[in-house]
Amino acid sequence: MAVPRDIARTSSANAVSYSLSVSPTATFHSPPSSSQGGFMAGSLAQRAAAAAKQLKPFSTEDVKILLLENVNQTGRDILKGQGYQVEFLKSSLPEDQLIEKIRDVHVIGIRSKTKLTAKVLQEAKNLLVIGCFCIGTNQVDLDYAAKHGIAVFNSPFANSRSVAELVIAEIITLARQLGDRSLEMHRGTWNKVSAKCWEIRGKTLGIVGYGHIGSQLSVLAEAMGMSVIYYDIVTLMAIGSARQVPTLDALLEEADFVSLHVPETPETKNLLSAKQFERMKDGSYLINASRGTVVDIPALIKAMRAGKVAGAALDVYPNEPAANGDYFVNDLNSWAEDLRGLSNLILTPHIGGSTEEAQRAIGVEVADALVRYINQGTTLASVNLPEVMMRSLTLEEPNHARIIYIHRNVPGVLRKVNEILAEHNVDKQISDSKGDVAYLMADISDVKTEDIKEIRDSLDSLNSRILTRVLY
Ligand SMILES: NC(=O)c1ccc[n+]([C@@H]2O[C@H](COP(=O)([O-])OP(=O)(O)OC[C@H]3O[C@@H](n4cnc5c(N)ncnc54)[C@H](O)[C@@H]3O)[C@@H](O)[C@H]2O)c1
Ligand SMILES: O=C(O)CC[C@@H](O)C(=O)O
Repeated sequence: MAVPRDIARTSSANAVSYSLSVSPTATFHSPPSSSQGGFMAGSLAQRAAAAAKQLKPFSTEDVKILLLENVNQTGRDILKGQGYQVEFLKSSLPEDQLIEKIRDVHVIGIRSKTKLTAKVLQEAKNLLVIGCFCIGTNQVDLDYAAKHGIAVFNSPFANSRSVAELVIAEIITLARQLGDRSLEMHRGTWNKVSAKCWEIRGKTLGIVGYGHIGSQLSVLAEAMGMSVIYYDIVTLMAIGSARQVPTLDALLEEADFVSLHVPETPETKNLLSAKQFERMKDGSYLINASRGTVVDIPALIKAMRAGKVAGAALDVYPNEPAANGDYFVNDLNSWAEDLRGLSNLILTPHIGGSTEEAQRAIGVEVADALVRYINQGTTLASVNLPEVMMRSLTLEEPNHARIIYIHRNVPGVLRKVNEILAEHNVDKQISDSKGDVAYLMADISDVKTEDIKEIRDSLDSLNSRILTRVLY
């Protein structure tokens, strides 16, 4: 049989491998045994994989991973331990450079600054999977990614506590004007005042968005003697003595401190603007550690100048610098100088989740998810693909292959796929859909090496196909 130009067949002790010059979405094979011991100690993937047969895309060292935005060492170690090629950069990249780099890679790891738009992703012909080493996934066009068979993973709550703790610190800092007093002392001025400085005990905290972070904050705030109210588009069980209020206006009218913990969506853009500042109590405080688009900042500047808002803490901005050392000036956000001139305003460089604990945990969680997806095809905890999980193939199952068929969710696909697989023994099969995209996984036995290319080609020829992978 003629060997296709891009697939040179080689053999190894436990499997036949292909040296591919194409994407790992092509054919996959078992790794050399030396690459199986390199996981970081304690990583979930390592423990789960102990007795499992590792299914890998061609030679593991051919898997190219680009990590941007200073992804934590824990994540880098796990990925390097797999034998993958890992390129690591501390900053994000401007769009043109990102497009150049993304063309070549199978995996990209980012945090909140890298914008993976449809324009960028359409250049990413080899891209299998995106790891967001953070909570937010608003920086990725999730729909485009799903429709092109690119899985996206994040870390949904590993930094939630860090954000909640920062907000508690900010509530006290604002109530006591600590930022201003500290700045004055740094400049050599003694200014001992108690006017308009408050205890937080007995004050009301209004939390907008009562999810992972909002609910953690609720617990901490009550422990400090605050009353907690919250507004969320979903009816949610109150923790402790907190109380859900029916509207945002109701929250704004009652809260002494307002803290925002909603995702970036079209509905949350300028959620707090001039009208909402009007609703707030005179002399109340605002904290935004969610996303920069959630607050209309020129309107906040006006409200603070008018004394309506007595203080604010901002951790996030509509446009954020790409790297440490870059300037936060009007070129980036037209109102930056006005903002910087305000009193009792805490400005932090998007550090809500930036603690050693959070970043280490995120590194492990996301890197583990990437390894499982690359090596086993499981989509558990993916934010954009249906969640499909099958137990790993074991070393006792040598002539097995795992078929992954990502396809458009249209009638008749399963029948056609099963016609193709019918010649083999389908040991397990699972399929699920999410919107327009469906994910099918099947483990088949008694597979000969020469069958694999045929199966893959047949699946590729179906109209419904988005992406086919064969792991063995
Ligand atoms: N500053 C940081 O470093 C940092 C760190 C982590 C997360 N974040 C941001 O915080 C956001 C919240 O994180 P989370 O983990 O708590 O998210 P989450 O998904 O657990 O909770 C978000 C809550 O907001 C609610 N919500 C959505 N739209 C709403 C609306 N229009 N009005 C009211 N409620 C609405 C949801 O129902 C949900 O309960 C993230 O999306 C991310 O953007 C920032
Ligand atoms: O670390 C980051 O860049 C993002 C932190 C935070 O906004 C998140 O979404 O988890």
